Amino acid sequence: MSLLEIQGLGITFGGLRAVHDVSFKVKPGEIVSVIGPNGAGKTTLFNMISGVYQPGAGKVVLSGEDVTAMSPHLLARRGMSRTFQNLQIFQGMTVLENAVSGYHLQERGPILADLLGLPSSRRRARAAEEGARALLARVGLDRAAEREAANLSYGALKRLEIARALALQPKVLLLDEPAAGCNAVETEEIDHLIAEVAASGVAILLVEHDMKMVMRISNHIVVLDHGEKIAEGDPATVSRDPAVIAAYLGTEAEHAHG
Ligand SMILES: Nc1ncnc2c1ncn2[C@@H]1O[C@H](COP(=O)(O)OP(=O)(O)OP(=O)(O)O)[C@@H](O)[C@H]1O
Repeated sequence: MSLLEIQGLGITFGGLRAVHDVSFKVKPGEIVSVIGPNGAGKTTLFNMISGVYQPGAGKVVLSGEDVTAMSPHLLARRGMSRTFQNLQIFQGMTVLENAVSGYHLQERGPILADLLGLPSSRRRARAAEEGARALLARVGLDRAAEREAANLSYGALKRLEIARALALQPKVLLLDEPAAGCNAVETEEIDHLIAEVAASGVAILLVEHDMKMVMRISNHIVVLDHGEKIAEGDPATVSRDPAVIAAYLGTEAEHAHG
């Protein structure tokens, strides 16, 4: 059974068809990657799926429910969480405080009990801290819990961002370029983390420019070009597909002439 179903999604900006009629499915425990040359529509597609943009056409179905254009915090309650290309980490806070903040993403603002410092709010805070420490261990940052986030390496910050998204206990995790800016060792650590999260049954949807990483970890790849799906399949099939090769060579040729 598919957990996430993308059905004919499309959006137009001005006269430009940024994404047109894109469909695919993601099952629990599966890693699906969306690839394509610059400007292909990957980020726009992600923003429609995660409720940042309202699609002009099509549907997003999560666990059988139509969640199209639902706000990110309602999607989070239904089990979809995401990371962003630009890190959303609070640099002035500790690693632990950042992980704890993931537990509050679903809440709409300070709850009265928190403002009054009631026992229920203290219990919630304790549970969030325990959960956050367990998550930090899962992403290999338990020993850095008390450090300021600003002092972490880039790869560690990326893992912290994934920990924050995992605090919502998602059924579907959307990762926007999780390895961008990382060196080979950091990328490998993120590889392992993504594989471990998928193995726990979470459906993973990934946008990533690092082709080697995509080929290594994906079960299924969706290829976009000029906003349209031009191919999909397992890594071996997609990398041999003439339309995919032409799309990538086409952009190289544009760069060479541009
Ligand atoms: N908010 C917007 N307003 C107008 N045009 C947009 C907007 N967002 C994206 N576009 C256009 O839509 C097209 C798809 O862009 P998008 O950023 O989704 O591509 P991408 O595949 O993520 O590219 P990259 O690999 O460079 O991140 C591009 O032509 C882009 O200029």
